[in-house]
Amino acid sequence: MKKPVKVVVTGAAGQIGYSLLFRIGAGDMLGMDQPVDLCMLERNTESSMKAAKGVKMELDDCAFPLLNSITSTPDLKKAFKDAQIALLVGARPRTKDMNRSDLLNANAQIFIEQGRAINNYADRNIKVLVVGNPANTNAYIARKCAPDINPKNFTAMMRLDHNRSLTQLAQKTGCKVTDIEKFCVWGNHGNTMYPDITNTLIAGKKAEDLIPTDWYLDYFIPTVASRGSAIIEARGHSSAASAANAAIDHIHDWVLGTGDKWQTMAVPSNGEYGIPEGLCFGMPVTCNNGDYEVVKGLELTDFEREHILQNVKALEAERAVVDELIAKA
Ligand SMILES: NC(=O)C1=CN([C@@H]2O[C@H](COP(=O)(O)OP(=O)(O)OC[C@H]3O[C@@H](n4cnc5c(N)ncnc54)[C@H](O)[C@@H]3O)[C@@H](O)[C@H]2O)C=CC1
Ligand SMILES: O=C([O-])CC(=O)C(=O)O
Repeated sequence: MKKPVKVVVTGAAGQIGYSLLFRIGAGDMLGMDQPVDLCMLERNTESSMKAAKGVKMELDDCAFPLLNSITSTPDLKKAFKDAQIALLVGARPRTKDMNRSDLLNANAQIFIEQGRAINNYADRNIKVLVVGNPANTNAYIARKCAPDINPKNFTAMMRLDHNRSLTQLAQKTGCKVTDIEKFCVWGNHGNTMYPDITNTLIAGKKAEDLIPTDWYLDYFIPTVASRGSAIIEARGHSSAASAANAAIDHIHDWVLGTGDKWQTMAVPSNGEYGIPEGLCFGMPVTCNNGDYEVVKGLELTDFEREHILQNVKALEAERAVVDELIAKA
């Protein structure tokens, strides 16, 4: 039997947490041979602690063979001590008529504190996935506040945008989601995100030859980019089960690998494709041996460049706001 891996989930009693924790317990994230020490971090309020207690009781009641231990705490040190994987979900969600970037001021402090706790207490090789919005900039904050950890280890979730796109493309072409290769969503998990089919193959054929340009431009790109709002409108709450599923996919692939198959992860830029260094940016990656690598050597079209630039601008604007907040904190 493998040694247990310590996984921290913040916002454990929230909507996403309620889907996520049970999938982790069932072995969907790290595999059926990987025991987990699960730590749930919640706010130190009576109602959050009570809700977390209830979720923990339910986890106990599942008798998941892979759950070696379950702890619930509001204490950052206890939660992040020796943590090997952190899913930073706990943050305020937006409501109707808000953009994700409107959450910056409300949520930045959470990621400043958690970044510092990761720096002080976590395993030096911790893998961090930020889900709480605005996810890319929150990942930037956490990374900046954890200078002793490899910056590469701070990622943000754009897998939900990737998965949403796969289904749209599959439904349009009558293919299966598994027929789609070399697709990615560039940029920010926000209004400007750019789902890109330039290199995409669907059942071995060029996607651009199968998909009408007007559908791609006028329906596909805006539908993917505004799917979060459409879910809020329909459900009255932001996506939860599909977000949890995407988080499971993101960590699963990062840890267990994708071979040469592309996935989308938002990762700190090293200047790839002209993206300013340090921005946490959705890019095509492959994962092998517990590490991810940005796909290299793509010749960008003018259309791709233009859309990547829009995302750079959006993320630079957010970065300017949070650099001030970090400096003051
Ligand atoms: N990146 C993505 O693709 C997606 C991101 N999201 C974002 O995920 C976040 C969570 O969404 P939900 O679970 O639906 O929200 P929720 O409101 O149901 O749950 C959030 C939980 O976080 C907890 N929390 C707040 N501050 C905390 C702190 N400092 N430490 C620990 N826990 C804390 C709250 O007590 C609450 O239980 C939101 O910011 C939402 O916008 C949601 C869907 C997709
Ligand atoms: O739209 C939201 O606020 C929640 C989210 O990030 C998504 O569903 O993509």
